[in-house]
Amino acid sequence: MTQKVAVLGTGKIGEALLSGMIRAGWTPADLLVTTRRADRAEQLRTRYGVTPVTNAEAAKSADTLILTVKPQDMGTLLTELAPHTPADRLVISGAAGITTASLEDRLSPGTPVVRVMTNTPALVDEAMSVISAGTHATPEHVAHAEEIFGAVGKTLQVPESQQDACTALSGSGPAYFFYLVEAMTDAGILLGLPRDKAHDLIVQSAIGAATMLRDSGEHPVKLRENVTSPAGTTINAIRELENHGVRAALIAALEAARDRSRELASGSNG
Ligand SMILES: NC(=O)C1=CN([C@@H]2O[C@H](COP(=O)(O)OP(=O)(O)OC[C@H]3O[C@@H](n4cnc5c(N)ncnc54)[C@H](O)[C@@H]3O)[C@@H](O)[C@H]2O)C=CC1
Ligand SMILES: O=C(O)[C@@H]1CCC=N1
Repeated sequence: MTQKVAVLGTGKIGEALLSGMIRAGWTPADLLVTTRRADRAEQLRTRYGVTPVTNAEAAKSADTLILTVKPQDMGTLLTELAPHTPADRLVISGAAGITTASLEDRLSPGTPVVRVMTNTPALVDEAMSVISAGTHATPEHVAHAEEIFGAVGKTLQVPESQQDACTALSGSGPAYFFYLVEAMTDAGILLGLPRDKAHDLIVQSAIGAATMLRDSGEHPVKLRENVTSPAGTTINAIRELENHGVRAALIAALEAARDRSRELASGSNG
């Protein structure tokens, strides 16, 4: 029997996932989407050949429901969804902070729920998605979530107690790298380089460094030491990074992101 998958709240993450699933071979006719705006629904139909439906229709006709609304919109979505969702649907939440227990409380007793934190490199099939099973999710349900998110990159199963930490590391992680590139490009401007050249130099250096981190099998400390010549340029830069507490700032930043993920569990708006 054909498995229908619905993406509910198809914004940036929902669309990244949907497009990746189609690239990986899912049939658009088996994919349903829900949106708040009709023009957005038509855009998705035109772009991908998927079928826009209401949240209630998605619950009735899809086997798997992937919830990709903002955490703050989850309550409203569940109010629309829950009365129409039979307990045999697999519900996958992609929202930061929202626990499987809170979703199970709002759905029919026994509904299998899986929590996933992915990231925006899903757009280029390089996502990191961490997956945790709720109380009623079987290994088959988790495998199905892995298959879906595996379409856009790597997957890793973690205990749900680690989800908020993973959200801080890999969910938000791409933003930290974009921020570093932005700051280093500004440094290039200060050093007198044109912005486009500075950008290209830093982006290619980032790609090279990321590829070495993934493929060389070397520890990051060793890779950094290999760049750092005695009485050379790099150690002068490293001394300034240490003087400015960049390592401590990163630790504090990720701790703050983890704490915010915990807060979102209670529906906090700000
Ligand atoms: N943006 C990111 O880097 C990441 C986001 N996430 C999580 O993914 C989720 C979505 O984030 P984005 O895609 O960035 O947000 P987004 O705002 O681009 O997408 C959410 C979409 O849901 C729609 N929506 C809201 N309520 C709805 C309802 N009741 N019915 C139908 N559609 C509804 C909105 O109109 C919007 O288009 C969030 O929960 C976030 O925590 C997870 C990993 C990374
Ligand atoms: O900033 C956020 O809340 C979302 C979750 C992880 C990345 N973006």
